[in-house]
Amino acid sequence: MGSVKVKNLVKKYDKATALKGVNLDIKEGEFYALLGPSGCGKTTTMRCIAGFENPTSGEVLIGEKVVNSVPANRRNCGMVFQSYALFPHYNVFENVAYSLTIRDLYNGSFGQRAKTFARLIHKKLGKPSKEIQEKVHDALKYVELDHLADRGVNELSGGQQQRVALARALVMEPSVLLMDEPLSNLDKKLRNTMRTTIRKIQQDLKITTIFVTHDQEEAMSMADHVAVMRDGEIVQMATPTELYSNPKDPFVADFVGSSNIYQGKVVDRKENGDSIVKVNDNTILESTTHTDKEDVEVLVRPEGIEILKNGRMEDHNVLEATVKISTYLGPTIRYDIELAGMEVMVEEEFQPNTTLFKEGDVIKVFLPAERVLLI
Ligand SMILES: Nc1ncnc2c1ncn2[C@@H]1O[C@H](COP(=O)(O)OP(=O)(O)OP(=O)(O)O)[C@@H](O)[C@H]1O
Repeated sequence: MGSVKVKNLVKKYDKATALKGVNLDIKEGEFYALLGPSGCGKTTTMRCIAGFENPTSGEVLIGEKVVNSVPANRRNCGMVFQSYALFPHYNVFENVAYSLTIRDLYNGSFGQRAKTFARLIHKKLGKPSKEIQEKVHDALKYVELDHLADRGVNELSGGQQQRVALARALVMEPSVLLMDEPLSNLDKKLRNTMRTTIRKIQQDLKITTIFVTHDQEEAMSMADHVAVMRDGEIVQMATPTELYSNPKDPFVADFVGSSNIYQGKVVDRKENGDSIVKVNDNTILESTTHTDKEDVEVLVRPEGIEILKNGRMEDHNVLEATVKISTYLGPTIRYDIELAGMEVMVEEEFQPNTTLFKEGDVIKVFLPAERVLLI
């Protein structure tokens, strides 16, 4: 019912091609994030699915049905935007009841003159049916705002307003929930709380959800699958863990977390297929990546590098380095080090007994072969 497929979606504007053949296959109940830098086509993809935008070519299917010619109000998609887009003159209850009331009044047919229509809605909102009351209160309970049902929306915090927007989408029992940067206007702490709220509601209701964001942490912490977009195309689509541990190219690697990336050349292969790679023309490393390529990008995540302490030895990939900057980040400590002429980031967990290094200290670092990825 709520599956979403997008087939070879192309959207051309006069001066820009926003989408160059996007494909998505989202099963019912899945939570997908569209992640990518500004202008890569996330919102356009979402708007084509919602029906606010007509694709130049390609198909959108909701629940296995092609909906290209179905108007937005009949696609049964709930939308939540970055700007909450609430009605300032209505209270919380009325905002959430609004769309239900319209549906109840006209059952989707907008034949009335606008003025009469607005008056009718207003009248009906003041006297909601029992069914509407129940539905609105249920939706408000989901977002933990039922106690503020009578409050004006301008008297709410940003996080509460976004919860109203979410309740307003949920109350229509959409088969697909589309969220476009819904947390961008909130401060960091509130964003974290809202991430949990949205994820929990999504799992409770098992509603197919597409979530647009340019924040990798948000995408990775919330979604079952993440589609990374660049320049109107999907570069890689995978689970968050797969994306992080096996990025397809340096763009994805860099976008989904901090990374050390260098040019390398595979100079030998071991019997088991592991690679011996020369990095930056002078450093030899072992990698468990099996590849046919000779020219590669060598990726090592900052937390994949270990600083050897207390006489610990390893038999491969041990290099000497000099600490340039050390930065205390709370749960972790980050070192910017110089290693054989390369600038390298290392991040290690901070514990009360952690040995701290300072600028100028010479350290030995270990890059486990399985953490040296060749892409
Ligand atoms: N109505 C429009 N007319 C012309 N060009 C447009 C229009 N809407 C989007 N574009 C262009 O299409 C491309 C994709 O835009 P889109 O809004 O989908 O990107 P986005 O990834 O959502 O970006 P952001 O994160 O900044 O919102 C951009 O180059 C943009 O300038």
